[in-house]
Amino acid sequence: MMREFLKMHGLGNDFVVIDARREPYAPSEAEVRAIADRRTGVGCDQFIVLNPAVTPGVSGFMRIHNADGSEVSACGNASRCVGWLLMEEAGADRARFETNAGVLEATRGPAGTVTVDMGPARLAWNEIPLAGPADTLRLDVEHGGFAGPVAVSMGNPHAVFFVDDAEAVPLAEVGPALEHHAAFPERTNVEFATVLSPTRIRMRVWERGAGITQACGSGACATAVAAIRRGLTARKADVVLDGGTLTIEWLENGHVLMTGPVAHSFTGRLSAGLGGT
Ligand SMILES: N[C@@H](CCC[C@H](N)C(=O)O)C(=O)O
Repeated sequence: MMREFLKMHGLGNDFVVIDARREPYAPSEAEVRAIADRRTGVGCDQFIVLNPAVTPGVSGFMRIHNADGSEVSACGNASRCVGWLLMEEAGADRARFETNAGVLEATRGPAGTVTVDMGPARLAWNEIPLAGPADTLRLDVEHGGFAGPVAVSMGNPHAVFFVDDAEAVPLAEVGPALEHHAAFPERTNVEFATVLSPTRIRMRVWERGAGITQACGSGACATAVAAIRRGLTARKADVVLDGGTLTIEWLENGHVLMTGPVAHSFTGRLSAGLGGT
């Protein structure tokens, strides 16, 4: 197999992106793991395949695979990257594309940034999903001294812990157990957040299927929504991640807007062994 790919990233959360709109490509879990491997493959947090659109009026169907091979329904940083690619391709300031979670719309933001309407935040226990009925504003989940996260779905599950000092959280120690906690039948992404002001949040992430990443767009959306639900911030706030800052706004109609940068690092080819050249 020889396929051209783009290496892109949003705030250091990096992707291998394949355009499969003309030539189909459905990777197996093992192929994704081989491509994502940073020692022997190209290396990435998520592997993105842009397929032909299913819904009329949209430009493509984005399928998202975590580094561990699992397929998921949302990725905020990759949505900005794919939105930017589609806008560039069409010479337009707006692009619509779909994911397993629904149709998303990207627009050009200030200073080369991209804004994506990530759709509605989902807050009901069965939309996260959780193992059973629960108050998503304060879950009965505890591990390693951290307790009571807010659960939010942005098309993918998030558990947001508010802490005094996000920098001090031993992410690599507590992340795996929380990702696999029995409360989350589909596992979860885990965020630790410190509210710095009503318009600024510091957040670090342990991503389901990828571990610690520099940034998680859907996690930033979930964190802002969780902070607003707890009455901690305004409806628009900057979320400061290890890789940089995203601006998140939770609209009155329930949709979440995410604005941030996009970067294109290089183009390569996947060789038969799925390493890059
Ligand atoms: N990095 C992403 C999220 C990717 C998917 C996530 N790990 C999951 O399993 O749901 C983002 O920017 O949102």
